[in-house]
Amino acid sequence: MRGPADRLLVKVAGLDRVRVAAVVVTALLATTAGLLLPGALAAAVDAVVAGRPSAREVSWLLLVGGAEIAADVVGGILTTRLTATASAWLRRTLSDKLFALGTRSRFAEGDAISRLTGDCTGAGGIVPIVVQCGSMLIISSGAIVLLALLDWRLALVFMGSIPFALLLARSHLRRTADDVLTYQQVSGEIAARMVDAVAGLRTIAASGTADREAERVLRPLPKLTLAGQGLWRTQARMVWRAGLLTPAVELSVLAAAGFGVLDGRLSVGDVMATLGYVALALGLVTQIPLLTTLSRARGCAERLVEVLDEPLPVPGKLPLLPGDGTVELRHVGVKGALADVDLRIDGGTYLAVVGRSGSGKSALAGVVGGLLTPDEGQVVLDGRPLEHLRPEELRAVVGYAFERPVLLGTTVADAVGYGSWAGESAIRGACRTAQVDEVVVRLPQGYRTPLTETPLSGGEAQRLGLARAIVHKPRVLIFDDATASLDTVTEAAVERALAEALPGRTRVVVTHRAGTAARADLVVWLDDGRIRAIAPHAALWRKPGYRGVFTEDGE
Ligand SMILES: Nc1ncnc2c1ncn2[C@@H]1O[C@H](COP(=O)(O)OP(=O)(O)OP(=O)(O)O)[C@@H](O)[C@H]1O
Repeated sequence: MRGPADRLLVKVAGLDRVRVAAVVVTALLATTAGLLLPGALAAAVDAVVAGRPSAREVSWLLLVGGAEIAADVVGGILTTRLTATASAWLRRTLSDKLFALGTRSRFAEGDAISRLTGDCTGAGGIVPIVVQCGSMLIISSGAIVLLALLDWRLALVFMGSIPFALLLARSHLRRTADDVLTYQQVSGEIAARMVDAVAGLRTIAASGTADREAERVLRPLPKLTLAGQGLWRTQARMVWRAGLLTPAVELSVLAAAGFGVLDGRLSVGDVMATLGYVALALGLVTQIPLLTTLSRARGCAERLVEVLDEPLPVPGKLPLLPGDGTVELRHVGVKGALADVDLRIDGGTYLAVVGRSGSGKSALAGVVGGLLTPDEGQVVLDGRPLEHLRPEELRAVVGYAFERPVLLGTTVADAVGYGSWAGESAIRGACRTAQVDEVVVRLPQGYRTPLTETPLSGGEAQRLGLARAIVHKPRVLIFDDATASLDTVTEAAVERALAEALPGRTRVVVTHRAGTAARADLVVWLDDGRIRAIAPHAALWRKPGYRGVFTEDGE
């Protein structure tokens, strides 16, 4: 065993030992029948040539042939099931890891999708590939032994080809390994670009840049072509070299068999058997492309290991302490976004976060609820550092809503209750608070309307996102520009309903609107990742720089 990719493949192979054993048994059966077939054929031919055809030889031939076919069919069904089970397990493991990495993931969406699809299937097929390689080895060596039993001279002549076959296999494998990996990597890159393009379809249509976009998506294509051509060239080289070697070996062994017939050591049937054994033994050469499949499975496993080996922070183990949702940020820093942020948000405070675009508001919203782990400093919720808290408890007491919420689930009710196990009445209550119940009940199937059949405006989607954030009645609510698409009247109505439905909750609201900041108890004014001031809006409004955040007044 050489590395983590091999260890993963071994683990995959051990997932369903019973079925793996069944695959090995059927492969052995097929292999044995395959090895017996030339002998059975020879016996039948000899009996016919001798003019004494008997039912025994014919029945034996039929039995061996039938057993090989049956073992192949059963083996085919078993290996398909095995590959499907292994691929499903890999997909589940990989998606669990990608979800656990969450916002820390360095894998672009399309790249992650290509690993979840192609690479999981590639690595999931490892058992059939190894079994096939094993069968090929057994058949080849078995055929050489049977040749030797017929006449040791035949085996000796055949073995003269083995060094050439090994050289062929080595050079094939060496040449394909790099190309296979490059091919998989570039496919992932193209998939990533394609996913971006699909996400930006409206922008592309509006800018009339379809051609340029197609060019951008396909830019890595030459690399893919090179890798693909490399694989084909190696394959072609293998085919013509094998094409030279195979008949040369067949002719040499047949010539040796011919001398055997002349000397009276071999019968006509033996010559037929020789032909059969040579064909089986030459599997060593003709099945060399199997090594490409094996190398591809290893390449796939390597790409999966890249994701699975990504370090995850150790999850906290402590329970949440009772509290009112007080959050403290102590010397918090996020590289490139926030520097030395010291802030105490008392439980029940409505805090607005304002600042120019890029000043670090979303980063601050991210660290307050543990969505973003700071590079420096600490965030403490009700006396307990976030990193010590059990993740599920943290998620249960913090509710996030975003400017562009992605609604997940099948129906509207699923989307609102997502991750909270909320019942129907809680979902409806949250939607009323978020001022979206009227919109939902007008849909063809109300809360059961599939999301795919629910065309939503930006403001409606935002209100469903707000409902999702509050449905589990969290201690701390974090709205990152989550009402930006609402008109100011609806926004104020949401705020009033929220204060009534969830009184005393800590609220951290990122906003670009002076009116929203004015309704907050306190405003944090961010400038270039640092806190410039903390005070009520009315007090800050006297400063021209603060007014400049909302208006065109300069400092
Ligand atoms: N997770 C992160 N890690 C490191 N840097 C980040 C992270 N998130 C954002 N940044 C960077 O921090 C800076 C502030 O980004 P942020 O999204 O917090 O700004 P913002 O004030 O919310 O802007 P806007 O009002 O335009 O939404 C940006 O330069 C951004 O690239």
